[in-house]
Amino acid sequence: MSAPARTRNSRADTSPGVDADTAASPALHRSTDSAWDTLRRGFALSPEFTRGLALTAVFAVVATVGKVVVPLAVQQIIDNGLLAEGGIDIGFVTGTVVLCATLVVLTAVSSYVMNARLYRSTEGGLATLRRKAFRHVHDLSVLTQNSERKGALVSRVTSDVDQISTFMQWGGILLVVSTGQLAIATVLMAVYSWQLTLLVWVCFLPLLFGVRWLQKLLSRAYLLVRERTGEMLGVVSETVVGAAVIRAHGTEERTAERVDESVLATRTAQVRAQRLSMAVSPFAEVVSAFTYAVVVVVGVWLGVTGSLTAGQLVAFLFLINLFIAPMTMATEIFNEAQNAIAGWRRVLGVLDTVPDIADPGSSGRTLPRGPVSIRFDHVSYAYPGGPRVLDDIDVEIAPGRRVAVVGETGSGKTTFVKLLTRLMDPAEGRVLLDGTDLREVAFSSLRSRVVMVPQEGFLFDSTLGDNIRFARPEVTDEQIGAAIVDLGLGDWLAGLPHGLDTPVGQRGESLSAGERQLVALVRAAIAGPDLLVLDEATSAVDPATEVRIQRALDRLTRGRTSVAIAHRLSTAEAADEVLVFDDGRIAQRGTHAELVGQPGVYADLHASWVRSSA
Ligand SMILES: Nc1ncnc2c1ncn2[C@@H]1O[C@H](COP(=O)(O)OP(=O)(O)OP(=O)(O)O)[C@@H](O)[C@H]1O
Repeated sequence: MSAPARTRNSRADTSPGVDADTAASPALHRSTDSAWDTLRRGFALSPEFTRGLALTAVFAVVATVGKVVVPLAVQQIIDNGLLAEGGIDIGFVTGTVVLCATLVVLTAVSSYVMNARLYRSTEGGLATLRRKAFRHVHDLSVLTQNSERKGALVSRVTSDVDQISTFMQWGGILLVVSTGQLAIATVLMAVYSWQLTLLVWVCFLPLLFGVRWLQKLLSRAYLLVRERTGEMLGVVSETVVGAAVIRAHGTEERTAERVDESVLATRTAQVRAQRLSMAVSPFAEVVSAFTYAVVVVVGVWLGVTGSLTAGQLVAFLFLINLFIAPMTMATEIFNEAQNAIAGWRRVLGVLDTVPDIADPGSSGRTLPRGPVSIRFDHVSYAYPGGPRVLDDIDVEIAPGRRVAVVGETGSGKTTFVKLLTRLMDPAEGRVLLDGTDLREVAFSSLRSRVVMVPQEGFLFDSTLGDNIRFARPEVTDEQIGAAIVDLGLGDWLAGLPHGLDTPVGQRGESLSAGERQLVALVRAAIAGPDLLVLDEATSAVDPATEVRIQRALDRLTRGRTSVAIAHRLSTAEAADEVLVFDDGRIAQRGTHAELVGQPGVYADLHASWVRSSA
């Protein structure tokens, strides 16, 4: 039996003080920090990134300096070995080759150590970033979490962090090495010929300005890529989770079109960003070829005038190679850097979002144990951007009372229990438990005393026992068994072939809807709350399970304060008191027997219940 869904024809007015303008927006923060500030904050958040960087830099310098060993050796062998004044000097050539080989090995070892150290610090930093972001997501209110699709939210701490990882492990290393390489190549080239070095820089200046200009475009393009990727993951995960509903309604085609749309939007954003970043590469190649040509012509001319030896010209050409590599790499590095900065911005966006439901923590108050008294002191509420949905609720519930909350769909019942469990704070008024404003109660105390059983309790892909002891992992199988018997569900447990070891499947899909409700009730019993808040399931169950649920509910609520959103007539009948919601207000209050005889919302609801169960 379930409450018929009647359509509301009116809505509490939007009133000053609780309307869209004053209700805080729960959306995730959008970072507008500059690229530099983003990097600086990103590094500060994960100190592992920079830990031990000085020693890594030493290895980087050795690895980089080592790259000029070969050009130097070539120059020395040509000028002082092959073209030595007294003829070829074999001893000098051999000695230089051996020294060169030794230095090359040293360079390779340094390069390995540098890479290993960078990988370690990067992975450490990324792990910290992920941990902080995940924890912060859990601190955010349900409203804030719901402001973005779940998949998109998860992408902020997975794929966005992966982008940072790609840059730190590849682009970051190249950036360190390339900058050093560029500097050393410039110095050495200048030692051989300052005229040629100047020429090389003049040839490459347009490329540098081009890259700088492109960086701004890339920054925007990659932020769009990250956002589109997040949206795509959101749509994909939603359709996977909602696969049964999609199939049941035969909307596979429409759903596939939605997924296609978001995949194509991601592809378009990616292609645009890649096209932009690729534009520089051919330009850089033309600039390189031109530079080689100019250096060869001018170098030969300098050689003819006697200011450059053959060995120096060959070494210079080698060094240009060292110079060009980081220059052409710059575009790819910028590419990765922009992608990483876009990812960092989105992760920082999560961390910068201040939880609107703050835990007073250690300064918070602890509620004493025992049945709880509840008071709603002139409470009003409006969802951000919406009208007032609870209007001046002023109600007191004595300790140990079983209260049923009933009302038409959309009348504010769920909002009422969300405020009671502090999933949200009132826009006006106070919610008090045992006389203490909920905003002053430490989360640890609140969550141990107040347990909410939602309509569809989430089950994890594990065993029945693990799901029941979810909030209290220390609880033994024997204690769970005793709790099940106490709730009058011993026959149900005995009927399960694997008992508490029964696997429940993903989201509990191996169990029936009724069994999932039973698990949620046992889980609540194990948590041992003093205030039990229930959102009764609307799904129809077989008569035997219905009896079990009622029996378990009856025992679970005994000796506790309980507030249940009732969708079944039997729950309202069994309650000590019924609160009848209508259009965001409590329209009636009393026992079932009192209310059913009066004309009003409850009598109408009751008539519907009776009709629908006839
Ligand atoms: N997250 C939300 N954002 C904006 N408006 C919301 C949100 N949740 C609920 N509302 C609106 O608040 C009003 C009260 O909703 P609420 O869920 O409290 O009603 P209800 O009585 O529990 O309904 P039902 O029996 O259908 O669950 C409705 O108009 C609903 O559309």
